[in-house]
Amino acid sequence: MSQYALELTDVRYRKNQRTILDHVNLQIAPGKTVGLLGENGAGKTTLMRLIASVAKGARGTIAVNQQTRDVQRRALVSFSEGLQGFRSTQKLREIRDFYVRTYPDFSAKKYLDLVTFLQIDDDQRLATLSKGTREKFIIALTLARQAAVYLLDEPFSGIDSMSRRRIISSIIQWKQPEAVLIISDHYVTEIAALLDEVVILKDRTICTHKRSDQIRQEFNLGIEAFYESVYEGSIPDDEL
Ligand SMILES: Nc1ncnc2c1ncn2[C@@H]1O[C@H](COP(=O)(O)OP(=O)(O)OP(=O)(O)O)[C@@H](O)[C@H]1O
Repeated sequence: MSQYALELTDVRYRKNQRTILDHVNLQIAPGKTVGLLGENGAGKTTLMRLIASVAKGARGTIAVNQQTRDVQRRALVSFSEGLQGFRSTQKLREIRDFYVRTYPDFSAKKYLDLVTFLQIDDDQRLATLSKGTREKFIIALTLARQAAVYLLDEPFSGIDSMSRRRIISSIIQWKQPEAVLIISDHYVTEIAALLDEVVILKDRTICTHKRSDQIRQEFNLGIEAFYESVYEGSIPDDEL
C-alpha cells in the first residue's frame, strides 16, 4: 500500500485542444506542507482543480489516501475555489450552512474559531466583502473541514501584510498533523518558513520537487532564489 497521502501518476490534462498539464508525477507524504510555485498560467490552479475533482477528464491517476474516484477524492480534499456558485446576496453564515450540509467533516467549532481568529463578521453578505476579507473567508471555510488534503490557491494576495503575517505564522495549527497542506503563492519569501517541500510547475509539468532543507543544503539557496534560478534556467536540468 502506498505511504503517500497524495499521489499523481502520469497526469495529463487537455482543454480546448490545448495541453495544459503533461506527465505530472507527484508524491506527497502525510503531514507535509508544500509550496506550489509557478508563473502566471503555469497550471497551479488547474492542478488543484484536478486534485479536488472540480476539473475532470484528466488522463493518468490521482490518488488521495489511495482513493482515486472523484466522489471519494471530493470527500477527502478541501478546496474552496473562489466561492463560485454562491449568490452575492447570500450571507456568509448561509454559505457556512451549505458547507455543514455538504461536508460531513465540516467542523462548526473549527469554523467559529477560524472566523474569530480571522476577524470575519459572518453576518455580512458576500457582495459586501473586500478582496482580503473574501480571501480570509475562503481560508476559514477550507480549513474548517477535517480533510486529508487542504488546497489553498494564492490565499493571501489581497490580504494586508500585517494580517498575512499573523495568518501565515499560525496556519499550520489549523490542520491535523497527518494532513497535507498545499499552498500556491507568489509571495514565496513570506511562506518559505512554512514549507517542508517545494514543487515548481514549468512548461506544463512539474520540473522539480524538493525538500526545503535539500534546497538550502544542495544549492545553498533560499526558496525564493531557488525558484528564480529554476525559471531562469541557471540550474542544469539534471540537478533538478
Ligand atoms: N477553462 C479553461 N479553458 C482553456 N484554458 C484554460 C482554462 N483554464 C485554464 N486554462 C489555461 O491553462 C493554463 C493554466 O492556467 P492556471 O489558471 O491553472 O494557471 P495558474 O498557474 O494558476 O496561473 P495564475 O498564477 O495566473 O493564477 C493557462 O494557459 C490558462 O490559459
